[in-house]
Amino acid sequence: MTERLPHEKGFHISWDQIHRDSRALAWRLDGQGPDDGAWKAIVAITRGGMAPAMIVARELDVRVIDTISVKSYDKQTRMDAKVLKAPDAELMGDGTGVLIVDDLVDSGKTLELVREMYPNAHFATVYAKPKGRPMVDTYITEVSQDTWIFFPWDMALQYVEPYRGTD
Ligand SMILES: O=P(O)(O)OC[C@H]1O[C@H](OP(=O)(O)OP(=O)(O)O)[C@H](O)[C@@H]1O
Ligand code: HPA
Ligand SMILES: [Mg+2]
Repeated sequence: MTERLPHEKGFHISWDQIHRDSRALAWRLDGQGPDDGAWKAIVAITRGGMAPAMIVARELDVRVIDTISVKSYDKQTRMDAKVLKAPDAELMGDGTGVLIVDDLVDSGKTLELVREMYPNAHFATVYAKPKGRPMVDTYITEVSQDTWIFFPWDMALQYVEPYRGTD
């Protein structure tokens, strides 16, 4: 459903916008890895991090990709964050050289959990809300805490009534 209470505002992101913003994130991360600027792998926090991670990986020419599956929300209700699937332990180590990508940071609980597991990884999100900002190393756009971000994979084009309505 598209209900957004208790969030005051909705920020609706198109595919074009997430593509542009994910590219901007990639460009900001370019050359920032510890090994001559290179990143050894990208880990997407599923599911929301997968689209941005793919775009970042393409821009930065990273071919080693893994996933960590964290479930934190049921619809718009926060639960305790839980790791459902971890990435390859040998690849990860303590996270050095690994870029961990998610679509957004909200309360920061998801990243806090993943940071505990990989303290030396670099954490990047496309969008950030103020509460979660300390958990993220690099992000592109900040929105207010009372904004709910609607991603294109959760939306569809649909008819809307004209502003003045019809009889
Ligand atoms: O900073 P937090 O308050 O922890 O919230 C941010 C996380 O919540 C959402 O994922 P969700 O758990 O809803 O799963 P999904 O990516 O599969 O939609 C979002 O994609 C982030 O991963
Ligand atoms: O604002 C949001 N939008 C989509 N998913 C989310 N998960 C936590 N916060 C959000
Ligand atoms: Mg997620």
